[in-house]
Amino acid sequence: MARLILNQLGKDFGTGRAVVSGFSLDVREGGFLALLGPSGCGKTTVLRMIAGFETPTDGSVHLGERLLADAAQSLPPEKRNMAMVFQSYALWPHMSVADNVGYPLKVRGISGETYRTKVRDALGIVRLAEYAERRPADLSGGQRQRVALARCLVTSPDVVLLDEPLANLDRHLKQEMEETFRDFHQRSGATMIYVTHDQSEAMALATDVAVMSEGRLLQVASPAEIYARPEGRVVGGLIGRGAIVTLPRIAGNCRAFDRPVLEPLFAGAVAGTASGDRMDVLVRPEDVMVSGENTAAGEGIAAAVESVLFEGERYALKLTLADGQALRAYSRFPVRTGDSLRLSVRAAWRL
Ligand SMILES: Nc1ncnc2c1ncn2[C@@H]1O[C@H](COP(=O)(O)OP(=O)(O)OP(=O)(O)O)[C@@H](O)[C@H]1O
Repeated sequence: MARLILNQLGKDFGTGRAVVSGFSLDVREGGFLALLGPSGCGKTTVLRMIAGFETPTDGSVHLGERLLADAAQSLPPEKRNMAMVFQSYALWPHMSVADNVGYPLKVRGISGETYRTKVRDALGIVRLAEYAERRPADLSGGQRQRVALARCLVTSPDVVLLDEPLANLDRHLKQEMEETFRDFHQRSGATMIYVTHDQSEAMALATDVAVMSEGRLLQVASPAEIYARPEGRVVGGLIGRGAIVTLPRIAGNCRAFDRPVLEPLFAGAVAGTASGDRMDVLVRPEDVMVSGENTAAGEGIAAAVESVLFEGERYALKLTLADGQALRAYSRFPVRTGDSLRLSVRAAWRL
């Protein structure tokens, strides 16, 4: 196994506008990278260039020392020792689970005891050993997805590519499958690249999250890092819940602000007295402290409740400040739409 390196990768389908451009990424060996971005931003195109289904028009793809593709040459998919799992499981309905899993081995001319051992091991990893003789039609959606995983594992690929593999599953099954994927990653040791537009899925699964927009890579970092320190409005808006607020600019390079710094900034913005330069800051709902109507007049920032979503353990609030800007907050106590509140913000991050 080896590191997968994308070097200034670009793709133009001949429309005159590049769908992917200047895309450089280093995926560490055995890592689990989620490629996250809005629909149409080029995620699948990047994955297809890694797999060998598309040839880059710019840049190159390397696996360790090996050049897999550049604009002049491209190794065919079957020579890359990679496996791709699609949203639709693409199982053969007339074959048993074991035959489906063993199919890539047959294609490679592997048979006999080696064949049987590899199929058994792959089914064991996805915990489907007892289902070997069933047909795909007799399995649940999650089990079918696990068959598809076992089939891609059976050839011991260096890299497993997954294109929105959970998009068709319901929420409950999704959670179960997220655990299967984590388990699969640990047991197989393969490098995994997982395309999704669902940020919570990306954060739950991956060791690294790469955010892209309009064909470009914006940031790559661990889930915790990208949540705490997103770069720019697009990443800030895409990762986690939060609100982007425009406040009077503070001089200097500091990007993490605490309550004493934020209080006068919010007061100035809300009172409309602030003028001059502005900055965008991200405020997470867990950093907005809501107090009741009994708070002494003038204390805290005034806000009106725009909407309330009951989430079981808490209420998720959308709030409007006096200047019309929105904030998100959580409350453990019931709050009604239209209520007036006072709040304080204990932390914010400059984008
Ligand atoms: N073969 C092709 N020819 C021309 N344009 C294409 C081709 N394949 C993809 N595109 C365009 O490239 C852009 C990126 O598509 P891609 O499928 O990579 O995005 P995506 O981020 O995976 O989107 P989604 O999440 O909706 O699947 C889209 O505008 C799409 O229309």
